[in-house]
Amino acid sequence: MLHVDHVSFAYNTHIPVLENINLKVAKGEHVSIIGESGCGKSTLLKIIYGLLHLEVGEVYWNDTQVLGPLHNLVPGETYMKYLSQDFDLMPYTTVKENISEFLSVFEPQEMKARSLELLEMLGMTDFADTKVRYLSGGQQQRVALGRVLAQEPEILLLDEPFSHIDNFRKNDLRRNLFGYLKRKKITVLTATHDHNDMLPFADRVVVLRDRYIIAKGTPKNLYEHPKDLYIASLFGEANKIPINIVKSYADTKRRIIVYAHEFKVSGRSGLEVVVKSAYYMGNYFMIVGVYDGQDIYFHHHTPFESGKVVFLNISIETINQRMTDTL
Ligand SMILES: Nc1ncnc2c1ncn2[C@@H]1O[C@H](COP(=O)(O)OP(=O)(O)OP(=O)(O)O)[C@@H](O)[C@H]1O
Repeated sequence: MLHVDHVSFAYNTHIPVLENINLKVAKGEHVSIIGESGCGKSTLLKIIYGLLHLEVGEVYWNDTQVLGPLHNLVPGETYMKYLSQDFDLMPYTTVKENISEFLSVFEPQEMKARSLELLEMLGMTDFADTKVRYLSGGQQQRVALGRVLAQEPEILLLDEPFSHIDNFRKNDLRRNLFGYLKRKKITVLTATHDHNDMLPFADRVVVLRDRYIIAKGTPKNLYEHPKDLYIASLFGEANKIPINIVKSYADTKRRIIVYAHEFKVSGRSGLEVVVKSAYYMGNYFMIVGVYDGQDIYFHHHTPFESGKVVFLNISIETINQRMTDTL
């Protein structure tokens, strides 16, 4: 079990970056840390790995305390690996050599089998004998993943692990990698701002905002019951509107979160918006309308002219689902 216990951190004394962070991650569990750029995701991973000195709070892996740079000349612990946004590769050697560097030469059959398994899982078999310096950024990122996995960590910290990988390969790699980590019971913490890294794969999600953890839960629970617009917006375009402007009989001014795809366009009644713009999204249009000076995002299968008045409705199921959520 990883235990982050009452951790607060500042790079310089004036600006706190993380405040009172508490987190427990069980062996084999996959936890995603999400939040907008600059909210402290990478800093938290660096603290867990022992790259930053902690004045306040402690980090434990089972009964072992993770000690920071003042105690460890070479940062990092053997049971833990951290894949940062900069890859630490050997450019003049091949992909296979980069991945095998940490495999035991005393067991050549095992070494060959492990490196083939990793190459295949990462979709890099065809590049096994290519020197790393000739690879694209996305290919290098996959080799970097292979290098950390070859070291068989008990816990793996991934910072935006697919940031350089094209969409064509991303989904395949996500499925392969997270499936592999689950089978091997490797504990994973992934910092990301892409909900596709998290919704299908994470066991739990931790939401960071302005240095605090503001929510924890399963991906399904956070998605279906976002308690504020910040959390909902991590999953896509969302709106916060008073219930009584869509259901005039509702005897409450309470506001609920509505995802853009949850609005239904209607001819006559509902939330009256004036269309501002429409964006082609492939299988739908993202329409931006205005209600009372506030931008409202909704989907429609055809675009609308700017200036057109349309009415939006929300199903009673969605209203009931969100009634108890919003702060
Ligand atoms: N070495 C540093 N010295 C001073 N401030 C830093 C340093 N590294 C990060 N920061 C600041 O700490 C805050 C958190 O940064 P961090 O990189 O942890 O955020 P993040 O959530 O990972 O962002 P991103 O998603 O853009 O990678 C930011 O305000 C950043 O400017």
